Amino acid sequence: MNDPAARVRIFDTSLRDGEQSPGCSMTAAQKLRFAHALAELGVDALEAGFPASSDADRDAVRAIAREVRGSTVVTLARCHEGDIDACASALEGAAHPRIHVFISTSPLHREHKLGLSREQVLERAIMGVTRARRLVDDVEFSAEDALRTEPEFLAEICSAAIAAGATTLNIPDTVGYTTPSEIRALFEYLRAHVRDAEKAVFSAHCHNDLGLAVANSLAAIEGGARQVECTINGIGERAGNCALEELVMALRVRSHYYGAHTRIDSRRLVPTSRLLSRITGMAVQRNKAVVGQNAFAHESGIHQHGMLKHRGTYEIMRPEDVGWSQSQMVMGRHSGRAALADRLQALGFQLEEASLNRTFAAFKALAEKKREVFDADLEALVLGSDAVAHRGWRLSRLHVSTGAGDGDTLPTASVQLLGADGATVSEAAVGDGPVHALFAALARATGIALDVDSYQVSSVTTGDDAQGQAQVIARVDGVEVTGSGTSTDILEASAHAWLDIANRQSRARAPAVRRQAAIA
Ligand SMILES: CC(=O)SCCNC(=O)CCNC(=O)[C@H](O)C(C)(C)COP(=O)(O)OP(=O)(O)OC[C@H]1O[C@@H](n2cnc3c(N)ncnc32)[C@H](O)[C@@H]1OP(=O)(O)O
Ligand SMILES: CC(C)C(=O)C(=O)O
Ligand SMILES: [Mg+2]
Repeated sequence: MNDPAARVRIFDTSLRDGEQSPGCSMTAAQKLRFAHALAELGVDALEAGFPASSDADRDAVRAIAREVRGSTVVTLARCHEGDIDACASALEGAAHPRIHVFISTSPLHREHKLGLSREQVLERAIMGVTRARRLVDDVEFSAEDALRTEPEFLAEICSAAIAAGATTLNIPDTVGYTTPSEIRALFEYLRAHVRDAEKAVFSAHCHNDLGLAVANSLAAIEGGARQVECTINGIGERAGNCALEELVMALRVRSHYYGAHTRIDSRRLVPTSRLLSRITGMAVQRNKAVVGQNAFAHESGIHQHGMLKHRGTYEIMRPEDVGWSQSQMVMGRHSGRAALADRLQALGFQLEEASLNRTFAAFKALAEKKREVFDADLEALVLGSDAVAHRGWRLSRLHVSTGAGDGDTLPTASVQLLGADGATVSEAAVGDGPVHALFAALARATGIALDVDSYQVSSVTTGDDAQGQAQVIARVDGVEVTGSGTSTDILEASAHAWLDIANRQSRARAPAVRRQAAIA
């Protein structure tokens, strides 16, 4: 690239383009919370909404403009007086306000959507930028559907926008139609043909209809873009926008190639992605780059063996650098001896070769039946079935009742547990929800308080009689421990998962006994 020390500005539009897509709408309070998270992440600009679209969006933008500091707050407007004035009013109180005006420029949109000629579109664009510039100093102009626009008209309208006061020129691939070499060439063309091009920052806004949004945004940077518009988890219209986490990490991992950097605090990527999933209820696919659950997980033996020798063999970035605590070695039917020996050692079992081989054969047989083999399963394999039968507390009875709102039943759980010594203990507790009440009742019954980091339930099979698998991750003496439980009743599965960890915590208090059992 020509500019070796290029800084690329990150413009997040999760709260506008992301939020306007199906399944992603947020309340004003949720938008405010997420805007704070984006500012902490270090985005240069955050597009907070489209104030003219609804009172709720206007109020959300207002709150963000007043409270959030550290990022430019942007709002979107059509080339329409009312929209632009609504932006300026909603942005009052912002430390760095920007109005973003847009109009479609492609022949298809001009003719069929707007019913306007080229000249009329140009006039409206000039009107919009001029009006916005009277209200704020920082104005962005977008040529919607730019990638299907005649390049010379695009250069003409961008030149006019700069003359009218635009400080950023955004070139959106609105329908995710372009390819990397095409968009790179377009940015090079515009930088050469737009009048006073050096007075504005060129920006890319790529959609993912062909799965190319990140690749196209990177190519736009190669062509001279110095702002990229993107969203957390790639949410956005249809197949989404360029995923912020992927773009940022591509620039960082391949910094020598791109010679560009951002000011994003990459360690905040996973927490920000999780916050967005929690707010919108839209889960991230397991194999999603950077923030997906599998992004740093290794199950196959050959990869695990390589990872144990040198993590660079199968990881191009460090999980800690993007906000994961560590890489994950998942024990399953593709795992090999090296990973098994390593995991057992971490659990406190040092096995001789013959014993390891026997355990490995048993592990493979078990892995054929189970999707994932957890620490408790490995312990059971090593300690033998007697130890398994008496491995601590077992659930003998469970009752949970729940309700919501005034006059309804408080979420309440009662449990009866059978201890390793044959004694039973019964306890009950209320909680914020049924699972919270259940975990509180289990804590009372066992006298063990678990510091639960995460809890999830997934379906092992399909259909309404499917088995649910609950997974609880808790911190025990600073170490992450995973417990799992399976049942057709997800609350029962959750109780088993909680007890799985509690029992291991109890057993860990007697390490000498455990090692003896392993050797026998
Ligand atoms: C590519 C993008 O992401 S663009 C942003 C898309 N986001 C949204 O649309 C979310 C917010 N939108 C809304 O809430 C509504 O569409 C509103 C409030 C903005 C407008 O609602 P309505 O007045 O009922 O118009 P409607 O949505 O049916 O049609 C859009 C109108 O805007 C016009 N328009 C579209 N883009 C522009 C533009 N950039 N500049 C000027 N006018 C435009 C259309 O020609 C149409 O005009 P018409 O009503 O005179 O036919
Ligand atoms: C409003 C513009 C920037 C947009 O979202 C698009 O064209 O995709
Ligand atoms: Mg868009």
